[in-house]
Amino acid sequence: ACSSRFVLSQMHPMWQEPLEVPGGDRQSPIDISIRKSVFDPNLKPLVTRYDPRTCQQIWNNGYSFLVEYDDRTDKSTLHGGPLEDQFRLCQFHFHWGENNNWGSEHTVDRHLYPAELHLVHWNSDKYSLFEEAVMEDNGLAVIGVFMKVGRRHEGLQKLVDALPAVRHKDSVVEFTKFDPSCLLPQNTNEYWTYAGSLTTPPLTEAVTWIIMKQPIEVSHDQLAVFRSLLFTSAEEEVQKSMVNNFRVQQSLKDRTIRSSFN
Ligand SMILES: C[C@H](CNC(=O)c1ccc(S(N)(=O)=O)cc1)Cn1ccc2ccccc21
Ligand SMILES: [Zn+2]
Repeated sequence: ACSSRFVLSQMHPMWQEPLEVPGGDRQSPIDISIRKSVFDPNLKPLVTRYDPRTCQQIWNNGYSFLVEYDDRTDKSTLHGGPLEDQFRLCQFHFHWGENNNWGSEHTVDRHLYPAELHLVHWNSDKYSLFEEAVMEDNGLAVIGVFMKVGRRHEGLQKLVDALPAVRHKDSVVEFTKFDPSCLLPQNTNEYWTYAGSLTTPPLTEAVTWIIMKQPIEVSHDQLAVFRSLLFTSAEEEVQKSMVNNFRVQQSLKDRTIRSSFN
C-alpha cells in the first residue's frame, strides 16, 4: 500500500499551516466557483476498475483513517477523465468536521459539506512507486466525493463497523474485500478537475484533482462514528477526538477549473 511504508512521525500538527510550501502556486483545497469553471467537451468519462481483493487494511495515521490497497500490480485502476495515463489505487480516506456544518476540504460556491472522501491513485504508467509519483506534477490523481447527511450508506457501514478497532493513532486492522466503487455517486460523468496538491504535508503539487459534482448520502450516526476516532495514540494521557481534519482553502492563483458538464 502507498503510505504504510511512511510513518509521518516528525509532522507538526498539520492544521498549523507550514511556513514554506513547495512552489505554492497550485495548492489544495480550493473553493470551486461554478461560474469560474470552464466546460471542456474533450473531458472523457472516468473509468474506475477496482478489485476488492486488493483491499488490505484500515490504518489510523493520526490525521485520518486510511483504507489501504495492494498497489503492487495494476489490479485497481483509474483512467479516462482528464488523465493521459493509467493510475493505481493505493488508499482512500476522509476529512470531516466536529459537526455537520463543516468538514469538507473543497467547497462549491463556498458551500461546505460535513465530510469529503479522497480516493488516492498514482501514475503507474510513468512511475514504479507511490513514493516516486508523489514528487512529480503528474504523479497523483485524487477523486474527491462530497458527503452529505441523509440516508444511511449501506456500503459505508462495513467500514464504520471496523472503526472502533482503529480508534487510536497508529492502530491497524485487517480489512478485506471492500469495493470502493460503492462509495462513488451513481453519476461519475459530472465532475470538476484542476491541478493541485496534497492537502497534508508534504503538500507536494503532484495531484490532478477530480471532484464529483454529485455528493453521496451518509447518515448522521455514521458520521458520528468518524468523530469517535482519536488523533492520539493509546499511550498519550490526553485523548483528542479526530475532528476538523481538513486544510484551510488555498488561493486559486493562475489556475482554471474545468467541468465535464455544461
Ligand atoms: C506523502 C505520503 C503521505 N501522504 C499521503 O499519502 C497523502 C495522500 C493524499 C492526500 S489528500 N488529502 O491530498 O488526498 C494527502 C496525503 C508519505 N510520503 C511519501 C513520500 C514522502 C516524502 C516526504 C514526506 C512524506 C512522504
Ligand atoms: Zn484527503
